[in-house]
Amino acid sequence: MAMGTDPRCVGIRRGGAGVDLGDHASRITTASRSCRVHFATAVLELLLANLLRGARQARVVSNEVGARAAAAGLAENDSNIHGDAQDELFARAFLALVATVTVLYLTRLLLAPLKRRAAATSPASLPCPRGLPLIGNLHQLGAVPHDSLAALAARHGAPLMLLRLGSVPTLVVSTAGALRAAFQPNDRAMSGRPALTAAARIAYGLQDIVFSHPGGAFWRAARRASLSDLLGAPRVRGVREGEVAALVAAIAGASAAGSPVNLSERLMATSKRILRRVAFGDGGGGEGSIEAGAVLDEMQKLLGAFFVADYMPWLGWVDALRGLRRRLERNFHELDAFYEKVIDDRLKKRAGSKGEDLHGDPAYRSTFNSRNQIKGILTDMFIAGTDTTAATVEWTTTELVRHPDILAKAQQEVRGAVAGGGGDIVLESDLPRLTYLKQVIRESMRVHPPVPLLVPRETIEPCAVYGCEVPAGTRVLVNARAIGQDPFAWGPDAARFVPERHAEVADLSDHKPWHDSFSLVPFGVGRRSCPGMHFANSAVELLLANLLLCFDWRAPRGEVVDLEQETGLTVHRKNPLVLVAERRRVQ
Ligand code: HEM
Repeated sequence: MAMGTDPRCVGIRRGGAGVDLGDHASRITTASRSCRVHFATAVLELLLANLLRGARQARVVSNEVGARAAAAGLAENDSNIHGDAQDELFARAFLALVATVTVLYLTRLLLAPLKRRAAATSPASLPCPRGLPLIGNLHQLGAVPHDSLAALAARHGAPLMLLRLGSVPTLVVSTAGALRAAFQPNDRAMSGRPALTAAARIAYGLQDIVFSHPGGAFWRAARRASLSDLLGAPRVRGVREGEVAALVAAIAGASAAGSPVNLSERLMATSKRILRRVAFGDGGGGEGSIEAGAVLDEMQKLLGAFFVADYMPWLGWVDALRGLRRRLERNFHELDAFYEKVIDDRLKKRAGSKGEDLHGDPAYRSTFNSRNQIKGILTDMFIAGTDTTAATVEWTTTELVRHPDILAKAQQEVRGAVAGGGGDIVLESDLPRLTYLKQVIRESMRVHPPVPLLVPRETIEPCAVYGCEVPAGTRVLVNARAIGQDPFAWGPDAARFVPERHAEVADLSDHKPWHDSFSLVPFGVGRRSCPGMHFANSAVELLLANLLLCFDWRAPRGEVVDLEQETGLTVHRKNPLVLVAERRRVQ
């Protein structure tokens, strides 16, 4: 066990039968143990003697009172008899309680050597950094949890460590090697998701893809039908190209007078519009889309909020006191009303015709047998698809502006690739030629994975990692950010932004599944990895290619673009990315 680890932490022992609640007694020496046995026996004897004497005295006193009453000619009264019996009963009950507690205590003391011997013969358990009573290691999550966890893992030399977040045992994976060891043999066991409070409500009681039970027919059908077919549909390409062109026009307008533009805000709006148009059809949600925007924003906030019930279920009532439960209910009902309207509108419009969106296509209607399932999937697209795409472009642009040489090289590639085709816009068909841009994006996702702790997992059955048994129901956090900085996987310059390190990747253009490699996992790992990856990569590449083609970018004079991070499931910049954009003139 590493230095500073907590022997009382919910532990996972090699070859053990599951959760070990730790053992104070194992630290008691033989001498002090035998002292304690004697002491406990003496206390028990004393207590028994006193209680028996007390009961006897009570009986004598009550008999005397009875005798005196009889002598006084009074009839023996009922309440005296009753009180006598009560005393007796109380004494017996108390005796039984003391005897039980003492027997338990003595058994524990006597079993301690056996437990110690068992612990001594089993090799080390997973490192378990010391926590506090009740909250466990929660306080160690800090302001930026993925960075705090990476620091904690480094301090304990623990690529795989076991924390207790509140009362929840949590396995944290922090290097590529540990990820391979944990997931390669246990893909199925590691494929559950915890039923977090906000997700369970907003995703219609887990009737969605992100949080539903893995391996079920619904989960499989939903992944296949909704995300590969729907997001891969031919019209999606037109939606992306149209929205990117609109973004370029908006930035050109806003920066015409030389004023800086808030790129973070604009990227988020574009990303949302793309997803809304794909999910709801061309209107992006119709007339109600502005109000819907606020409802969806609130949903994202609630999903990232800290619900005490997710860590200390017995303290869940605190969430109600904080008003979080009420907010969640209000948001759920607003969201539901919005979905109902959208689905009704779409069904009316499409009656009798074959559509390509989720709720209009008869093929989808036969796969999903309730409206709630369709609403759950729509929610997934907003949870999983909007701010992840925006954050990726935001961080990549941040790094480009901080590295003018890399920016120039990427710009040169993009401008060269479209020179023959009119040169004023990059289309999706141009993307396969942009090899260096793909390297830049990979590097950005290595250093700034938009979902640095992925989406939490939970083991659905017991499994073994490094020979240690991990019980079912253990929460699992994969630190994609720490894995991206792992010097064993990326070399001593892992902290530097060097897109060329991906030049050797055999084929950057076919969206080779990144989750096959355990050292670059921005889209997750194994069977539960992101099904929106192809869709997202196309959107990110198209957005960046057009921003580089159409504008020259720099920080406002005298300002430096920082790397401060905001917290949340998806991690954005803390300060919005505000840049000067100079429109490039096409000759
Ligand atoms: C750059 C953009 C994106 C990133 C970085 C990203 C990242 C992730 C990550 C890390 C996970 C969890 C994987 C795991 O547990 O191993 C995930 C799951 C998921 N993502 Fe994405 N994602 C992105 C875009 C999208 C888009 C555009 C969609 C769909 C519109 C989407 C839909 C999903 C869904 C449905 C899941 C849950 C899969 C499951 O649990 O079976 N994602 N994503």
